[in-house]
Amino acid sequence: MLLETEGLTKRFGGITAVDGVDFALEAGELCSIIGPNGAGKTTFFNLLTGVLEPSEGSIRFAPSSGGAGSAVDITAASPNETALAGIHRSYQITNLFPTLSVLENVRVAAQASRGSDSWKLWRNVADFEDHYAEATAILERIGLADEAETVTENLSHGEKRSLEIGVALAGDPDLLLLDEPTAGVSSEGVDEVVALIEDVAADHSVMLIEHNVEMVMDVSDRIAVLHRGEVIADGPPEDVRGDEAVQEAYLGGYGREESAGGGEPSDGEAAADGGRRASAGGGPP
Ligand SMILES: Nc1ncnc2c1ncn2[C@@H]1O[C@H](COP(=O)(O)OP(=O)(O)OP(=O)(O)O)[C@@H](O)[C@H]1O
Repeated sequence: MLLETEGLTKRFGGITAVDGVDFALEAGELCSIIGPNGAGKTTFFNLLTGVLEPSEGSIRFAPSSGGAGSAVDITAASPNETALAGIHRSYQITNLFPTLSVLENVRVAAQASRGSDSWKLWRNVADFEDHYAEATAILERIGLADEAETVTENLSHGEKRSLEIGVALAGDPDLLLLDEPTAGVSSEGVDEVVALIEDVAADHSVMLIEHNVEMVMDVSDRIAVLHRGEVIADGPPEDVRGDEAVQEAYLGGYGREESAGGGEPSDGEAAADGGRRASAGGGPP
């Protein structure tokens, strides 16, 4: 098991955003986390990456680099510690240095992922060249090699989302958490981001928060559905699609065409393109 949570809970005053979540991820899986607005998805990622400390429960992580039986308790780890342990994340809101070049954004991330030693003023030139080489290879992989010297703020929105994935790839993480990587991306751009996610998932374990249900059903090995902080379903896409509780809480008819004799979801239900539901979770988009 790469990652395991037990009874993971986060309360904000009277709100229980994540409520007793038992979750496990096998190495190599692509598991999507879906659920209505305000279901607790981002809070769950914030707990896994040390941005928030749990109110209750535990998180264990067993990176492949650590060898057999080397699971570590990261329940109280800081964001820096979880990153050094091998959990990297791309953010829902763009988290890039806008005035740096595309290459510099990845190079800085490659350097940071080596830990504090690599920031020493007397770091050697070979290390520096390694970071450039790694950043250049990542730009090739994410399809931005031709934009290496472009100032990041001049990229298209879709290219920025790809670059965020590139930044998260620096330092070769064991687990990649992607928070709505297609949010705000044009329909042509979405295909490129999806292709990139599939490529990255071929040699990384990935957790994906995504509102685009059709895309989630396509790319995921497994889907966990959060509703009011609780996991109400967890399994292969075809099982989750047919799950009654999930249909009620979130999908609102998506994937029921066969049994219901066809037709699109009605108004107020999740659209087949994964349109956000304003009504289900109560939270703002
Ligand atoms: N820092 C915070 N302080 C207080 N309440 C918070 C905080 N962060 C999240 N919440 C609340 O916790 C609940 C879960 O929010 P969260 O952002 O995790 O949901 P989400 O599933 O990611 O939603 P969305 O799909 O809209 O991004 C919501 O009720 C939200 O208002």
